[in-house]
Amino acid sequence: MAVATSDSILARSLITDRRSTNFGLKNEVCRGKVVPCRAGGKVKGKGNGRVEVKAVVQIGGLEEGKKAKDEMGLDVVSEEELREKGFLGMRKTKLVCTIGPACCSLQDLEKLALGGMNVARLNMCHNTRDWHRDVIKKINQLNEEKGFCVSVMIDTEGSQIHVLDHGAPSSVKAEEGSTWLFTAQKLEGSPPFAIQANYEGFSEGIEVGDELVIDGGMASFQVIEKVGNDLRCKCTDSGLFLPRAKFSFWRNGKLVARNSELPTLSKKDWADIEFGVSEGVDFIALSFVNDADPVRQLKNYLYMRSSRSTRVLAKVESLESLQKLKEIVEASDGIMVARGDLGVEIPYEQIPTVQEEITRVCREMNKPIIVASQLLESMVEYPTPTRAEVADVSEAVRQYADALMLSGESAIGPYGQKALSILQMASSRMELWSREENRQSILHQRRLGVSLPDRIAEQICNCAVEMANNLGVDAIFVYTKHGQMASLLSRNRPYPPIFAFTSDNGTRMALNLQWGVIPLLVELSDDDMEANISTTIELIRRKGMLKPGDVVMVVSDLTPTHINSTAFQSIQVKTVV
Ligand SMILES: Nc1ncnc2c1ncn2[C@@H]1O[C@H](COP(=O)(O)OP(=O)(O)OP(=O)(O)O)[C@@H](O)[C@H]1O
Ligand SMILES: CC(=O)C(=O)O
Ligand SMILES: [K+]
Ligand SMILES: [Mg+2]
Repeated sequence: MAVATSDSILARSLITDRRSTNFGLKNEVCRGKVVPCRAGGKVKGKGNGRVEVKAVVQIGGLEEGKKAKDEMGLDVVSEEELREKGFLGMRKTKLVCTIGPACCSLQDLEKLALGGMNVARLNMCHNTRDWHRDVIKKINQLNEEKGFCVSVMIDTEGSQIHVLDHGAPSSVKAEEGSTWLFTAQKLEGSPPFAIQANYEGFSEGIEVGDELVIDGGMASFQVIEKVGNDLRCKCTDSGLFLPRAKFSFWRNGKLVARNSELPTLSKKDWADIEFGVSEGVDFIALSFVNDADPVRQLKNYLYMRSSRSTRVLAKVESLESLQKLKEIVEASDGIMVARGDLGVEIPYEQIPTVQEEITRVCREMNKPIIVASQLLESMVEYPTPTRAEVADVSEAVRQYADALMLSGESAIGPYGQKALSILQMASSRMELWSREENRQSILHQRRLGVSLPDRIAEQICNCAVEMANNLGVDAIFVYTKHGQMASLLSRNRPYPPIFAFTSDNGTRMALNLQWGVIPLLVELSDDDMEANISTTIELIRRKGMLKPGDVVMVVSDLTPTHINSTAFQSIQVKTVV
């Protein structure tokens, strides 16, 4: 097994416990690569000071015959990573890639899947439904034919005031002192010094003297005259109008909040949602959520449509959403910190602290969190990231975000695969450092559960992770129907990976977004937990990925039909013999 470098706190404590001096790990640092690997010595099994909560079972001897790959339900990328890096070397932070014209061929999608893409994001702001359908088809094909496990997310357009998209890729420059007309009227051709807004009421409530900021600071104007609904503005800070550039209005240094006037779920969004449901997508990310209502509305709708396995993510990208953060987190299945638009609504310098706070709230409330936008922005153009971008990525990993997301870097940039590999390397490196620094121990877990069974499940997971870390087990196995126990384990950010066995494909695809969880689809018995445990351990052992002496912690929340469920929740530590 691999733990941490020999001088790490974990390794030291294991040595002091006389439990496993043979658990030392060497970090092989290649250029841009951390490969945690065994430092030699064999793990002795029973009687080697290992604590066993339950019995040590002998595992082995399952009859051959069926195809192990189908039985094991492990995706090819995790399998390869496990072989190459061992349990502890498996990446915990999940990776989301926005799919666009630069990466939508079957070959490109396969390369992203091989590169560790866990979730493919489709932004419904761009392109046609046919285009999106085609991408979803290709991802399903790769999952089925090549053994990947890539979930699909659609991201709604939502309502926002921006420059009308004429489809022209070029940007327009505004010079300081020049005067511009902002209007919602249709513009014929491209008249100079005129910009068309997408929303008729864009200037409602706006007064002469207000500041109009483009894309959170790309360019700034002052309103000098209001003629009907049109605004005549003087450029006070020169800059560019990119396609779909966003507007925000400021008065006396404060945002003039406008989002509540616009529907979070427009007609087009409902049609896109309908499309997503019929295509069986795993996640729907809602843009410009201002409170919990649209999230609840969509969840009810999915429930009525019997589409319960589709998870609803709320994107935090407005001032209003920050004010209602807790109710939004509570109502949704996960959160995306959409820093692009958030940076239009709040001053830049507040983004880092806001991100850290949202990440903390999400972990406390046990909801997965994606940190999104501009992570490696310079790679839309250049083949290497800036050092500052790498530091930003690492910081999100240090904060224990569940997932990182690529936007234009993969959608339109020529270096999408490279950008993905940089996320991969930077997260592995920071995860290793966090383990060595024992940072997991500083996480404070607020009590979540209200009912006794929920509190028992939560306590079991908290204790299981503490034990797993202290014992230096190789992997945590959990058997789960809806993913609850797996996510409670993930919330504690354990050192070993969490193998979540489920017979529900929706649960499997949803768990793809959760930190440190490797979801596996297998047939599970409702009544015979021992059979589930021995079968799954055997499947992995037979693949050569569990060896004699490896220690697995088994946590279960499957409800057997014949006994009380709480009575059956358990932690067991098993040594493979
Ligand atoms: N499906 C697509 N087709 C064409 N271009 C796309 C597609 N998806 C993304 N892009 C391009 O990639 C860029 C970055 O994508 P992304 O979706 O992250 O940005 P965005 O439009 O600013 O996001 P959002 O609207 O959710 O705030 C977009 O500005 C767009 O140019
Ligand atoms: C991702 C997204 O929507 C944003 O950053 O604004
Ligand atoms: K969007
Ligand atoms: Mg956005």
